[in-house]
Amino acid sequence: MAGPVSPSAEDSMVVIVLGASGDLAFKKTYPALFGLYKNSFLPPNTDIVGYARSHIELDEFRKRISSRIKVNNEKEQQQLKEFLAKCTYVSGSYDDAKSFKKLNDAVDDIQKRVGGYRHRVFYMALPPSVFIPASKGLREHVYTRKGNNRLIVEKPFGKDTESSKELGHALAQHWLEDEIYRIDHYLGKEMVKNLMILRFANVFFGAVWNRQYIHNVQITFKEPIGTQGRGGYFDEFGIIRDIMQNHLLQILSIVAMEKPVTLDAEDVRNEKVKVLRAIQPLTVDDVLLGQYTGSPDGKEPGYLEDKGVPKDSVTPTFAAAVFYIKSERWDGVPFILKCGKALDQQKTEIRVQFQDVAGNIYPNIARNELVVRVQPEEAVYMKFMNKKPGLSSAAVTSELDLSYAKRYQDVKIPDAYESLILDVLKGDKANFVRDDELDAAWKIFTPLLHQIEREKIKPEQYAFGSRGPAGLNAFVEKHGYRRDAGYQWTPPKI
Ligand SMILES: NC(=O)C1=CN([C@@H]2O[C@H](COP(=O)(O)OP(=O)(O)OC[C@H]3O[C@@H](n4cnc5c(N)ncnc54)[C@H](OP(=O)(O)O)[C@@H]3O)[C@@H](O)[C@H]2O)C=CC1
Ligand SMILES: O=C1O[C@H](COP(=O)(O)O)[C@@H](O)[C@H](O)[C@H]1O
Repeated sequence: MAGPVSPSAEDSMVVIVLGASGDLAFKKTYPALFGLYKNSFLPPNTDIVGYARSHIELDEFRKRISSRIKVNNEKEQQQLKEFLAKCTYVSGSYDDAKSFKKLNDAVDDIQKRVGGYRHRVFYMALPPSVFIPASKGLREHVYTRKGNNRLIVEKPFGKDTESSKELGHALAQHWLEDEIYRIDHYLGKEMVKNLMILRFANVFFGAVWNRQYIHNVQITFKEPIGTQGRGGYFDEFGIIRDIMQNHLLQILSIVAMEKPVTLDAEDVRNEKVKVLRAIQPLTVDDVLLGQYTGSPDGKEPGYLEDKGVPKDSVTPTFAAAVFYIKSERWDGVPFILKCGKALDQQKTEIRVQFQDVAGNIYPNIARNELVVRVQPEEAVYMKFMNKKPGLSSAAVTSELDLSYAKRYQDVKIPDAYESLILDVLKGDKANFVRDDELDAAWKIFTPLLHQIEREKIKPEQYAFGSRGPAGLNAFVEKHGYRRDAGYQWTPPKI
C-alpha cells in the first residue's frame, strides 16, 4: 500500500487483541470495543480476534468477555449477543512464526469475505517483556498489504531514556512511526480532551494564561487504594514511572503548550514536545517522596506488607515534584505535580492558581483558582471573590461551577479507552504519544530516577488513607501555593 487510506463501508476491519486472556483485555479493551459497537462507532465490517498463549474454548472466551461488560437493558443485551458473535479467539505464542501464521490465516479467512480494503489494528495488551518479539512476529506474518496496519502499544515505554530508546529502536525496525499508537489512557479522558478547547476556544482564559496572571499550577492524582497484591510489578517502577512521567506530564504539556497551528496531530504534538524540551531535568531538591504504611486502624496493610515487595524497598508510592518551564510564557511559574497511592480520596485535578490582586484594597482575599476536575465527577469550576450576600460587604470565596452531572445530565462520558480506540480506527494520532515526546519526557526524569535508585533515597512514610507525607503542605507552600483554608463549598441540589 502506498499510504494510509480512509476506511469505507466496503472495507473490512479486524482488531487483533494480543494478550486477550489478560486483565487489561477483559477489563478495558473488550468493554471499550463493545461501547463503540453499541453506539455504532465501529465500522460496519469489524471483527475482533483475540490472541494469547492459553487454550480457551470460544464459548468460554465469550463468557469471560461478557462477564466484564455491564448491560443496562434488553436492547444492550441483544447488542452484546451481536458483539460476541464478532469475537473469536486464536491461541499461540509470541515468538513463533507458526503461531503468527495461524493467526494470519484466521484473520485472512474473515477478511476475504469482504471486497474492499482489509485494515488491521493490532492491540498489544501485553507485558513489556514480549512487546518486541510480538511486534516483530506481527509485522512479519500478520501485516496486511491490502489496507492500513496500526499497532497500539501500552505503557510502560521503557524505564528510563536508554531502555525507552531501545524499545523505540526495536519497534522502528519493523514498524513505521506513523503506524505506532502509544497509549497514555489519560489522553482519552474527557476532561483532558477538554483542555485545549478551554484554553484555545475561550478568549478570557487565553488572555490570562501566562506568567503575568498565573501564580502556580498544581496537577494532582490521588488513589485511595494501595498496590493490592500487584506490589511485585509496582516495585520495579514506582509512582514516578507509573503516573508522573506519563499521565501527569502529558497533562502538564497540554496545560502549558502554545496554540498549535492546526488541530492536526503533528501540529499538536510539536507544541507538546516544545514544552517538555523547555523543562530542566529534575533533581532530588525538586521532589518529595513518600511510601505508605498501614492504616492507623490496622485494617489496610502497608506497602512493605504487599507480597512481592522486598521488605527493605525504598520505592516511592507517593511523589510531589516542582517543574519550571523556561519559556517566555511560563518562566518562574511553578508546576507542582503530585501523585500517590493509598491516599485519602480518589481525585485527579488541575488547579490553576492566579496571582494576587495588585494594589488590593480588601482584607483576607484569596487567590482566584480555576479547577478542572478530571475524575471523579467531572467538573470545571472557578473560585473567585464575591460580595457576601446580604448586609455584609465582606468579600468571600464563591464559585462558578460547571459540574457535568448537573449540566449534562443525559450524557454518558465515554471511557478513555473507547475514545482512544476510536481515534485509532480513524487514524487520528493527536492523543497518542510520539517517539520524540517520550524521549523528552524521559530526559526530565532519568537522572533523578537513577539517583534515587543508586543512593536508595528513603521516602517519607505516610499512613494509608492520609493526604500523603507530613512534609506535603510545606512542600506545596514552599513552591508558592496558597490555600484558602476558610473556604466551604456547599454542593448544589440536583
Ligand atoms: N463542581 C464541583 O464539583 C465543585 C466542588 N467543590 C468541592 O469543594 C471542596 C473544596 O474545593 P477546592 O478548594 O477545590 O478543593 P480542596 O479544598 O479539596 O483543595 C484545595 C487545595 O487544598 C489542599 N487541601 C485539601 N485539604 C487540605 C488540608 N486538610 N490541609 C492542607 N491542604 C489541604 C488540596 O490538596 P490535595 O489536593 O493534596 O488534597 C488542594 O490543593 C472540594 O471538596 C471540592 O470537591 C467546589 C466547587 C465546585
Ligand atoms: O496507568 C495507571 O493508571 C491507573 C489509574 O488509572 P485511572 O484511569 O483509574 O485513574 C493506576 O491505578 C495504575 O497504577 C497505573 O498504572
